Amino acid sequence: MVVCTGQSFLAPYKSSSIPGLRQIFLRHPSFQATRFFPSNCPLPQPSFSQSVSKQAASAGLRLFNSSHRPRNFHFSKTSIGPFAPVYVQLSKPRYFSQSAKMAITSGSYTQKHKVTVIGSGNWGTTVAKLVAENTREHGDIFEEDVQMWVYEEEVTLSKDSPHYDESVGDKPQKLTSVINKYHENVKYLPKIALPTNVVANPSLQDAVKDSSILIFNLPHEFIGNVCKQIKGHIPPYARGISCIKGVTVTDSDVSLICEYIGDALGIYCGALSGANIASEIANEEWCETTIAYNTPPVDEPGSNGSAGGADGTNGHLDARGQISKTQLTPVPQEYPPLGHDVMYKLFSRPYFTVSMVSDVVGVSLGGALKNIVAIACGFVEGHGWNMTAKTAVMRRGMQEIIAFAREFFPDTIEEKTFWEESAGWGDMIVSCTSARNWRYSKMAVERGVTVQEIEKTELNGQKLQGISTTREVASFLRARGVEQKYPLFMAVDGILDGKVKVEDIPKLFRK
Ligand SMILES: NC(=O)c1ccc[n+]([C@@H]2O[C@H](COP(=O)([O-])OP(=O)(O)OC[C@H]3O[C@@H](n4cnc5c(N)ncnc54)[C@H](O)[C@@H]3O)[C@@H](O)[C@H]2O)c1
Ligand SMILES: O=P(O)(O)OC[C@H](O)CO
Repeated sequence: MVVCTGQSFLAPYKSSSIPGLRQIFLRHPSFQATRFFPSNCPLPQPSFSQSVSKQAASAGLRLFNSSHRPRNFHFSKTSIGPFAPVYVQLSKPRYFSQSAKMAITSGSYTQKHKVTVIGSGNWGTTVAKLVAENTREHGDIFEEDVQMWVYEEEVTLSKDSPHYDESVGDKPQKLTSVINKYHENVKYLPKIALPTNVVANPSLQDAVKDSSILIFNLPHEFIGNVCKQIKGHIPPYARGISCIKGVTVTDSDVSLICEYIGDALGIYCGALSGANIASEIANEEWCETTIAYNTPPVDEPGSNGSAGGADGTNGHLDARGQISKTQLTPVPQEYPPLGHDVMYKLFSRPYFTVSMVSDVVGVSLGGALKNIVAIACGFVEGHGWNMTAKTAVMRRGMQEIIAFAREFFPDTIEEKTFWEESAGWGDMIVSCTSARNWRYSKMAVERGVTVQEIEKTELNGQKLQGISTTREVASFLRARGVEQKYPLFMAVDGILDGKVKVEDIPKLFRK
């Protein structure tokens, strides 16, 4: 019998409502444990561990201390406090069938992961290209063909296009047909040869059918509708990676796009973000990226390097360190285990250096909120100011991103992501010096028109995520009554509205 250990989490503790007592409270899909301690004495962790151990054992779980816990554990930061952490396995031990054990031993699996890229814009097509190169290279793990869902539209090839066909002439053609015939996305990634195993598909439901890996890569405003359409049409064990830079907000809440996807579809979804300009990567110029993926406990490899076939609880932790309401279906044993290793193999290319982390909050917020700062930099430069002013904007912008992460994801934020990862300062720099949000907001100020007008007239269907992200974040901050803490974000919103002038930005920071 092969037993896999599950992931663990750190037991949160909090003040209790009983004066003089502190409460430690352990949540788990299978059981809860609560214990009270006098506030003025250190937590008697061993005795607590023993009592929880018993409860854990009766639920078929194991308890770990910090030095013996399995790797890739989840934990909640608020719970660190002054006490030694207690880790509890988040899933029950898994028992593998005979056929799975044979697959594990021989390292061969009867199923390969099918990959679908949902979206085919500038970045969507670039990512489809690089993962298709990898599915070819790792034929033991992935099916070779990569489905790429295309929001269908018609294109007309001009006479100077190498694909111009006299017999078709000026007649509009379906973008999917053109991509599949010429292996080029003539509208969103022109002049880049796509591998022939990228298959453009106009049917969303057909593109995702039987796919165990879904890569979401489209402007964030379309994700809700896309999720509605594919819900129920994907395998329950599918896993996702969101390459989308944006957030989902209501007046009362902000959520990461990857979590929104996960909750909407009942799957786990990680996030990819970095200093990544699609056209440069499509030309195979070197860059770095960051992938945040918290391998869910139900998929965690056992000591022998396999996964799947879990019975029992299927919980995982959400971006706030709470147990997610989404119950996961394990990736079946017949597939290669889906964790960091497989995700790395899917995305890493000689020209695309991947750093795997577990901080979905830092990676997602860095990618989404830097677009507001990039717009501010475009405004400032369009106004005629140079690098010193832009540096001030970038620094202030990063302060506000970190403040936002601290305020709304206090338990899970890992600030080092902003300093050390491509998804942090790396993305900030590239976005404020050479990406679309910066370039076109600069153009708007120079031409004396709105950025929204420039998006319509100059981008040929591409989208500036910074416009909607600024609107959504500003409205959320206003609804929470905390807008004064985010003067730069709010100034960009004001400028987009025509209520604030670019030259007024410095005043916002005068004490
Ligand atoms: N382009 C880059 O360099 C780059 C780099 C990193 C991250 N990103 C992020 O990637 C995400 C996708 O951006 P992109 O650059 O691939 O897109 P894009 O701006 O180049 O293209 C817009 C896409 O939206 C699609 N679309 C239009 N209307 C739609 C609808 N109603 N429903 C669904 N799709 C619709 C279009 O077909 C097109 O594929 C964004 O969040 C962006 O911030 C972009
Ligand atoms: O071109 P933008 O402004 O959408 O930004 C592209 C990437 O996010 C830069 O990392």
